[in-house]
Amino acid sequence: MKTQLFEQLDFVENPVYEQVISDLLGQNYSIIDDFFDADEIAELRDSLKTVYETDLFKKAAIGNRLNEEIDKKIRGDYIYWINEAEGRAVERRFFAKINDLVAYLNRTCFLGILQKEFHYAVYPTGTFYKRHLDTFQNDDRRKLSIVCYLNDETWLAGNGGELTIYLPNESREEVLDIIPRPGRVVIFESQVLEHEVKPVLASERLSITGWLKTR
Ligand SMILES: O=C(O)CCC(=O)C(=O)O
Ligand SMILES: [Fe+2]
Repeated sequence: MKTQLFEQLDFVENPVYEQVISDLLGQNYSIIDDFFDADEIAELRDSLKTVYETDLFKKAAIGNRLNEEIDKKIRGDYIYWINEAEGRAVERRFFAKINDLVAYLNRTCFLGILQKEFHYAVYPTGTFYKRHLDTFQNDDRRKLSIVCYLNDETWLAGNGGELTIYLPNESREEVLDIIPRPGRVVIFESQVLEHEVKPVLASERLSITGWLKTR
């Protein structure tokens, strides 16, 4: 009884998280600009590049592991899974922010998020990720998908690589193109919204992608 009372008392409403919640309830996705500030993005980008240069990234495979050729026709990005416990200071700060959001969602929406998984992703020029749902691995534990863009301020709309989200609509499907601007975070319902990464036309598209899972 006492603890419950204290929990109520130290609850501080967070307007950004409240916006995320109302967006997710109303439209199954939320776009938050400046979730990470310029310094955080620069540090995460440096960290990604350091790991990328040491060649630790792997060619991303699609869920049911067909052969490499077919994989390439579906997605062309390179990924590196980030281990929260072993991460560098910058990654620990990244997870601290994600964990704060998760705690808020669990507390206010009873989402029951118990696990998460995040990876860096690099999409070199010419690569893409065809339209898909994030539950391809017969994994219905993925509840929310989160993408954080690590491109720098010189990223141009003409570079392509938009995240395209398909919104089911009674009459016709709506298509939303989201430019991967630095600091921008997109959160969406993993089991509801199909999406794709449009071909990158110039430069390298950098991001962190992850999933909040129910168990
Ligand atoms: O990078 C993005 O914008 C989305 C990536 C994605 O759809 C995925 O990794 O499943
Ligand atoms: Fe996806």
